[in-house]
Order: sequence, then structure tokens, then C-alpha cells
Amino acid sequence: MSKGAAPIAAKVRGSTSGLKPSQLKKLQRLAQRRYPSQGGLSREQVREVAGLTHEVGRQLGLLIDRQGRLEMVVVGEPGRIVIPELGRQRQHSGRLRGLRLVHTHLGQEGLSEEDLMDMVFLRLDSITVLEVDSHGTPGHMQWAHLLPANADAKPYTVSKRQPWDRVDIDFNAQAEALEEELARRQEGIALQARENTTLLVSVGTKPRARLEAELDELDDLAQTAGLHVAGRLVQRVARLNPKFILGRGKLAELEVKALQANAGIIIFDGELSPSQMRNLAQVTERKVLDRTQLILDIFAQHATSRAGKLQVEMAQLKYTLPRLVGQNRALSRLAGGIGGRGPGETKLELDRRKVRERITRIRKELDKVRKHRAHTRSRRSDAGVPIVALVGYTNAGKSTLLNTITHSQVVAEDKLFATLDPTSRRIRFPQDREVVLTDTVGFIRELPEDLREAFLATLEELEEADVLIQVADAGHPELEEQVAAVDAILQDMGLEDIPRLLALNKWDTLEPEARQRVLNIFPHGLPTTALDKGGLEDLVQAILKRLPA
Ligand SMILES: Nc1nc2c(ncn2[C@@H]2O[C@H](COP(=O)(O)OP(=O)(O)OP(=O)(O)O)[C@@H](O)[C@H]2O)c(=O)[nH]1
Ligand SMILES: [Mg+2]
Repeated sequence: MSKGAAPIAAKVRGSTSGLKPSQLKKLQRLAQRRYPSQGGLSREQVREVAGLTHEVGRQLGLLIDRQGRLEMVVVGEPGRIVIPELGRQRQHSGRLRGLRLVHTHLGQEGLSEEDLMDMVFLRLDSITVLEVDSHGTPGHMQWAHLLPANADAKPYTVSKRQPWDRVDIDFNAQAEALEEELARRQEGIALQARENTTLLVSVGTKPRARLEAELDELDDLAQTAGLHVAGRLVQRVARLNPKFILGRGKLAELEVKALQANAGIIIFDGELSPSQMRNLAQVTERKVLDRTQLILDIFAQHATSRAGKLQVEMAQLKYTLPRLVGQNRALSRLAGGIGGRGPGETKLELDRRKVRERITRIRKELDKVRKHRAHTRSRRSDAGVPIVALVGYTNAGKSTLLNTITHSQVVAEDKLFATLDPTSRRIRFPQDREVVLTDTVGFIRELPEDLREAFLATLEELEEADVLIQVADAGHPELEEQVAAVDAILQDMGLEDIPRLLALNKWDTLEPEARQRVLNIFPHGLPTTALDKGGLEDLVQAILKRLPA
């Protein structure tokens, strides 16, 4: 090594190969300066940086903290610059990084799309470009910074390109004002904790209206799980991006939204592959969940019986297992709070063999439960009491109907999946007909495979049923889709031959024209208002007519 070659200081990063020792030394010297907040760089500093850019023939980037100290000098290539991963120490809730980037361009182009993306993904206080001409003379400057949520949905503001010596913005004051504003907006939304604040994302090939309607359901699910939904993002695509599911531009938009809303959780409609989940958690540095995990989480919250808990745990273990392998950051995200309820952190840390053993044990226990239930059922059918089962989409009013018909107190709530355990009540109808009325877990479209498997066991009761009452929420905008989803599941279970009634529930919520429209679609449907006993006479008569003699 020649005498003058100093080691590359830790502060100089990037494409340094091929640089002369003297050039490296000059770059290091940049780290000894203090950079003013007003205007960003002093006159001498602008000339120095422009001259160096010209000398090395590559873009230069200066990451400067709020004290004006240089955190890092990044050497780029002639046409681009790659900012290395930054430390995470400055990452507290909703705040900016506390670093601004000033970088040079060789030539006369201002901030590029790529620059703005860097600002978003690195959560920089601001980004500034200084144009350097072919003589090493500084020319125009242009800066940009993020904006708080605003009516125009503008993610950031970009200044005009202006002669470098006219830039007079106070960069620190601007960044601090922005942070204050972000925090103030936060208080505005009823002091929602970051851990509970959620953005919903739908990416798909279906028509936009369909994606929106499905997001409405995801919204209900999120609220059922106790989350605060701060916003949503929909992207229609011809093909899903295998790595991030979203395109890069949309991902930046999501990041801006998450930053503005201070969202700690992002939930994707549909299922994410383990690697997509990992990649997304990494770039967004937020907890990333998919619809399946959300549903699993709700089931975990609502399971009360031993069997119900076991079924949910089994489904969670099965779904989570492949998503744990080789994960580091995403794992620690998953382990706490939502998305990790049920099998707690310690269980998630068990190695795969132990998880498999646990699954086997649960399966055995569930077998026992199943046998016990079968036994109870056969006792019932020995007694010759016909069974009537309520089935239907979640939140349609099954439990309410059971309550009203039997005056019992099964939990009925305006929440999805309020009921997870089948409940049976013996009731006596007029004319001394006795029946067993059974409430069941609600259905949902695209029920996650592992859950379907787990809950088919609960639904075994249905095989013994003499009559099924399919309860639908007639006032729901997705009524037809929900009825179709339930039909499909019943068919799947081989139950399509059991006599079935369709209760068009929540009839009270419909206007007269809507009633007519619904009856045109479902001419055999029986209007019911489960809350009101008087309105159930037709349904009871229809049930009696279908009972075996
Ligand atoms: N307006 C109106 N609301 C109803 C009617 N029936 C049920 N509800 C309400 O709808 C919500 C859901 O009722 P549940 O009986 O819990 O529905 P479920 O089908 O058992 O739902 P899961 O167990 O979650 O699958 C509750 O807030 C009920 O009060 C009705 O006829 N009219
Ligand atoms: Mg219920």
C-alpha cells in the first residue's frame, strides 16, 4: 500500500472503488464540516461538493443530521446513487429519520422519481439535488419533503428548480414542523395507538368495485379484531408482483399513507406468501398481516370452548409454521399482539418438530371431542327428536334467531364470528312438536383452508340435520355473493340434499323497493326479523312443514 493511502473512513460508502487516495481524503474531509440548516449548505460547501462531484465523475450524497453533522457520504455512479440501509435508531412512531439527503447530479436534471422514492422509503426529512455542470460549477438546486395527509392526497411537495444561491429554506425548522403536524393529526384521530392503527390494502385482477366491496368486509373483520382502520389502498393489476404484491410506485404510496396515519399494521386482503410477507415487513418496517391471519386472530379471540380453542390453535400453527422458517424480523413482528394471539411467542419459538408434535396432540384431542359429540348426537336421534340447524354467512343473525325462537341467551353480537361453538337448544313448538335447534359458526367467502378443515369438525352436526335454515342478511350489499358463498360451502360438504329454507333476515332494515328486489332474486326466501318474535311465525310454520312425520 502506498504511503498516502488512508483506509476508507467508515463515513464514506458506496462505489468507492477506483477512487484515488487523494479523492478519498477529500471525501472524508466533508465529514468534518458542519452543515447549516438554513439553505442546506454554505457557499463554500456547495462549491466544494460540486467540485468533488466533477472530479470523481460520480454522484455524491451527503446524509446530514439535525445537528448539521454528516452521518455518511455516499459515492454513487455517474447516473445513480444507492443509499445503503440506514440505522434504525431514529425510528420512533411516525417520525422522520432525522436525516436529510443532499446529493449531486451530473447534468441538468432535477429530482428524479427514484429520488422521491428514496425519500419515502428511507423516511428522510427531505431530499435535495444539486446540479453540477461539465466544468464542476454548481447550477440549480431542488428539494422535496413529505406532507401530512391532505385533501389533494399529495404525498410530498417538490420545490422549483432554482439557482443554488437562492435556496433559503430552513431544513430543520421545516422537518420539525412536519413532525409536529404529523403528531398533531395523530391526536386528532382519538389518540389511536400506532399498534392498533391499520391500513387495508387490496391488490388484484378483479374489477375495482369488487375489490372495494371485499375491502369493506376486511374493514369489518379488522374492526371486529379491535383495530382502528385509518385508510385503504386499492390497486388493480394485470399480474401480481411476486416480490411485493404491489408495484413499486404503489408501495411508495402505501408507505406515505402509513407514515401520515402513523399506522403500525398493514393488512392485505387475500393471502400473502411467506416471502411476500417477509419482503413487505422489511421495506415497510411495519407489521404485515393477510386476511387469513386476521380471521385466525378473530377466531382465537372468540374461541371459548376447549374444542374451539384447539381448532383455532391447530389452524394457526399450520398457517404460521411455513411463515416462521428462516424469518427474523417478520417473526418478531408476528409474535406480539394481533396476528400472534393464541399460540404465544414461546410457542412460536418452538422448533418445527415440536410444532408438529403439538399438531398431532391437538388432532388426537379433537378426535375425542368429535367422538363425544357424535355420542351426544346419536343419543338425541335415538330419542327421535328432529334437528334443525341454522347456517349462514357470519353476522347474518343466526344466534339472534336462535335466541328469539328459544328465548335463550346465546351471545349475539354485531361482530363477525361471534359464535364459534355449535349450541343446541331443545324447543317445543305449538302442536307439541319438539325439535333441537342448532346454531353454528358463521361462514365467510374464501375461508382459509386450514380453518375450513378445523371447523368442518364443528359443522359435522349439520350432517344429522333434518332441516337447514340458511340465514342471510337481506340488507347487506353483498347479499347475493354471501348466499352463493354459503351454497358453495354446503355443496362442498355434501349437504345440498338436506331440505333447506332461506331466511331473508334483517328484513326490517330494507326499504319497500329493496324488499321487492330481494324477493325477485330469491322468490322462495322467507322474510324474517330475528329481533322481533312476531315476525317469525311464517318461518316456524315453514320449519314444521319440512319436519319428518
Ligand atoms: N336490524 C336487525 N338486526 C339484526 C337482526 N338479526 C340480527 N341482527 C343483528 O345483527 C348482528 C349479528 O347477529 P348475530 O345473531 O350475532 O349473527 P350470527 O349470524 O350469529 O353471527 P356470527 O355468530 O358472528 O356468525 C347483531 O347485532 C344482531 O342484533 C334483524 O332481524 N334485524
Ligand atoms: Mg352467532
